[in-house]
Amino acid sequence: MSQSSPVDPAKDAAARAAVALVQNGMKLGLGTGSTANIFVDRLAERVHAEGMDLICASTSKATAEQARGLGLVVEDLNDIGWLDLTIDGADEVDPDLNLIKGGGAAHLREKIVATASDRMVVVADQGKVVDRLGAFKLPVEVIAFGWKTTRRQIERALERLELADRPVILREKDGQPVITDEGNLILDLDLGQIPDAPQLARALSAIAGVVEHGLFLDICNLAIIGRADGSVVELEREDLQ
Ligand SMILES: O=C(CO)[C@H](O)[C@H](O)COP(=O)(O)O
Repeated sequence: MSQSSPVDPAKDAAARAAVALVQNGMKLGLGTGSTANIFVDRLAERVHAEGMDLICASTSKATAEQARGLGLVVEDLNDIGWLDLTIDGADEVDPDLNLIKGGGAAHLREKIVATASDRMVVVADQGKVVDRLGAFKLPVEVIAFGWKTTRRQIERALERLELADRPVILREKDGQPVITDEGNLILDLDLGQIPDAPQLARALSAIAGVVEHGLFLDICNLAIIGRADGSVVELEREDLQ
């Protein structure tokens, strides 16, 4: 086990339910964050108990290290090519299974891995379910070169979308900018609410210097939501159309 503190029962319930979706021989994407970490722990337990044969691609250096430490096979996505299934956490999940991700500064690799998969399944606790995205600050990964100019361009785009004066904050840890696995910076957009997520996604993607934003739209197929009593609720895209 990689956790030294008690495991959150809601996250654990979601992680256990997701492990049941894994089949022998799969090529599997591994997410990043505390819920994804619990999933990796539970996955390793099953792999060893049943002698399963899996190949994993990781969305972060941290998860790759965890998975390898537990004896899972982790290879470069370039060598694997395409994945059967990716299991990852989320910061927000809306009723259409659109997501905000990137609280762990890994959404660039997470989006590459998720969109290189037949299915993306989110594991999360009930607190991540929202009616509308935006209370969680939207992470945007930007190139370090000229990042203040990029921030200004983001602010201008927000003004055009009638989201003027929303703070755009350089993410820091211990007084230093957070550097992603790809060597970039994170700007967190404190929007409060996102009226039109596809419109915002298009506007952010059009800005030079923006590498990737944390809006995952029409990517997630299933969300497994864990509750504190150990039960889970499954939200499927088909159910919502
Ligand atoms: O997007 C992510 C990392 O970039 C995580 O999946 C997200 O932050 C959820 O993390 P946790 O399970 O710890 O709440």
